[in-house]
Amino acid sequence: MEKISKNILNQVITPREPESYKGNYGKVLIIAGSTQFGGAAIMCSSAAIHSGAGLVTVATTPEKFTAINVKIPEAMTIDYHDKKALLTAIINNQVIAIGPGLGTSNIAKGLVKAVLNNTKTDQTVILDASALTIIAEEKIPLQTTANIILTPHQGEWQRLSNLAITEQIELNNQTNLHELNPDALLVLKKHQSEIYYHDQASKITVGNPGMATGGMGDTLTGIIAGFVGQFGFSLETVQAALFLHSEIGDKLNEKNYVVLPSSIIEKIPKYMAKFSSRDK
Ligand SMILES: NC(=O)C1=CN([C@@H]2O[C@H](COP(=O)(O)OP(=O)(O)OC[C@H]3O[C@@H](n4cnc5c(N)ncnc54)[C@H](OP(=O)(O)O)[C@@H]3O)[C@@H](O)[C@H]2O)[C@@H](O)CC1
Ligand SMILES: Nc1ncnc2c1ncn2[C@@H]1O[C@H](COP(=O)(O)OP(=O)(O)O)[C@@H](O)[C@H]1O
Ligand SMILES: [Mg+2]
Repeated sequence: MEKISKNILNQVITPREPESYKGNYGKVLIIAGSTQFGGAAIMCSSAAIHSGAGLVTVATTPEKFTAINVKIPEAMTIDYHDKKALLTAIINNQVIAIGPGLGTSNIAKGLVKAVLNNTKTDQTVILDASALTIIAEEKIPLQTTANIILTPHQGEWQRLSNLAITEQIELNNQTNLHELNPDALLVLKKHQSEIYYHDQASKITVGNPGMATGGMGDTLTGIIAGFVGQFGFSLETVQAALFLHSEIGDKLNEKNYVVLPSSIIEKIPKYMAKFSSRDK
């Protein structure tokens, strides 16, 4: 399997054009959070904003609005119980990430269906965490014509693919992904996470067990959303997002026994500046 090299960061992260504005860097909708899991919505949206997404809206439960507004004033909020506002947001955003901290309530199930039924070819849908559990449990087909990115950990991939963790080898992962949707991109999260897209398989060799902290995947989802919003959907864009997350994780782990998702988020803009410079 191909190893993703650090070069991917220089390749994907380009300097910004002076004549540009927030609308050029992606409108991202993050449908996340619930009574139990407010932090997931915060980490995911904060990661998207720190990764450079131009405009981020969080669709969540109103009880979390204040926490989000205080922690990330750059993010806008909408109530995901408000069907009309939600549909408008689904239609108006180029990138939609759904799942972190969403839980598996009937409301959450309706949200997943709303996204899959109302997105189109020029959009990207990132399905993570609870959204993946819902799709597996409810056997919801991945029928949208939008670009699809699935970001399961091994337990979520087991639910989706019916592959036990020991059976999650390249050929099986490839076959099962194509059965779910032949054009979907899979980020299989583990030590040395893997990416599958069409007939290509690649993996990172950065990342460390200090990163085994709740919220680390929610953070990755936000980085992927921010990158796709700015740099467009492609295998390389997702490879760069995955690499950056673990590259920062490794740097922090040199001096920190555990690596907090929030510490990674804080470092993203500095690292992006480093890799975007023209004289790399
Ligand atoms: N602060 C917040 O708001 C946070 C909110 N969060 C939100 O919580 C929701 C539930 O998500 P979740 O991932 O925590 O639980 P779930 O979907 O039940 O999966 C776990 C099952 O899979 C298995 N498993 C096997 N391999 C595995 C692997 N490599 N990595 C992980 N698990 C692995 C595992 O096996 P076990 O540990 O039992 O051996 C267990 O059976 C979701 O919405 C998420 O966004 C979290 O992000 C935390 C911070
Ligand atoms: N031992 C490890 N080595 C490298 N990366 C790890 C390790 N443990 C966890 N990670 C990374 O942390 C993230 C965990 O994702 P996930 O389980 O979805 O977290 P959460 O749902 O709590 O946000 C993934 O990106 C995974 O690759
Ligand atoms: Mg997760």
